[in-house]
Amino acid sequence: MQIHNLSKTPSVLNSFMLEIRDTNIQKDRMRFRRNIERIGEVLGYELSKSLTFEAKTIETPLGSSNTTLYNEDIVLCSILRAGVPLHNGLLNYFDKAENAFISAYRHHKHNPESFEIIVEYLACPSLEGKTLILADPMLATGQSMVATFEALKPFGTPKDIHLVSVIGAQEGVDFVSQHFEKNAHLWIADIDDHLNDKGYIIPGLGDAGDLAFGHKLQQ
Ligand SMILES: O=P(O)(O)OC[C@H]1O[C@H](OP(=O)(O)OP(=O)(O)O)[C@H](O)[C@@H]1O
Ligand SMILES: O=c1cc[nH]c(=O)[nH]1
Ligand SMILES: [Mg+2]
Repeated sequence: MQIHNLSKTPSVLNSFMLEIRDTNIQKDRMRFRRNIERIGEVLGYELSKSLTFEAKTIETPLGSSNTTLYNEDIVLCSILRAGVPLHNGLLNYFDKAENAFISAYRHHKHNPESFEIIVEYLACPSLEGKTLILADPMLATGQSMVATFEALKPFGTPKDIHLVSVIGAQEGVDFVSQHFEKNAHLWIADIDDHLNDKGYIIPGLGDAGDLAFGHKLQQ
């Protein structure tokens, strides 16, 4: 897997990252969602540079101009629920993308330290020969990304796969690297040190789904 860690190149992205991590700024839920969306826009822009392009001529009122446009059919798939603002950011730039949604959540069966990933809702177009962008802001153990990808397999074989995430733990990055093909890409805004015993990224930002949409009761 090709890993593109955008924190290696300082940019305006650092400001958005600071705000989503900051305990005080996080209290503004709307700002949190919008920052995740802005990060999705930046990650989408970076990802777009790796797509294949073809020549295109446009007629302006005064002449013709040549450019190149990407020629891939994109399916944008996000993992509910924290994936929603990241999805919106990506969709702001890939405006013709088809869309897929899948639910994956951590089910704490026996105690807070152990969980399994439950995939329930899935709405997806054909993926055959298309470019799949799989988005989830938090890549902690990496189990949600892998479970999601497995659940998408009956929908066809994508030509290319791009994972998009905001914060990953090194452990989760290593886990997805083992499960995805070498030519798959991971676009990520930062990679943190480790996971705590509840599977949260340290330092991370806390619970992205709760910060975006409010606390949920455990099932
Ligand atoms: O890499 P993993 O260890 O699988 O963890 C990451 C998952 O955890 C979060 O979802 P969560 O279960 O909190 O659901 P939510 O979006 O409803 O909050 C996050 O959005 C990922 O989907
Ligand atoms: O740190 C983490 C890990 C999983 N999900 C989150 O929202 N945050
Ligand atoms: Mg959550």
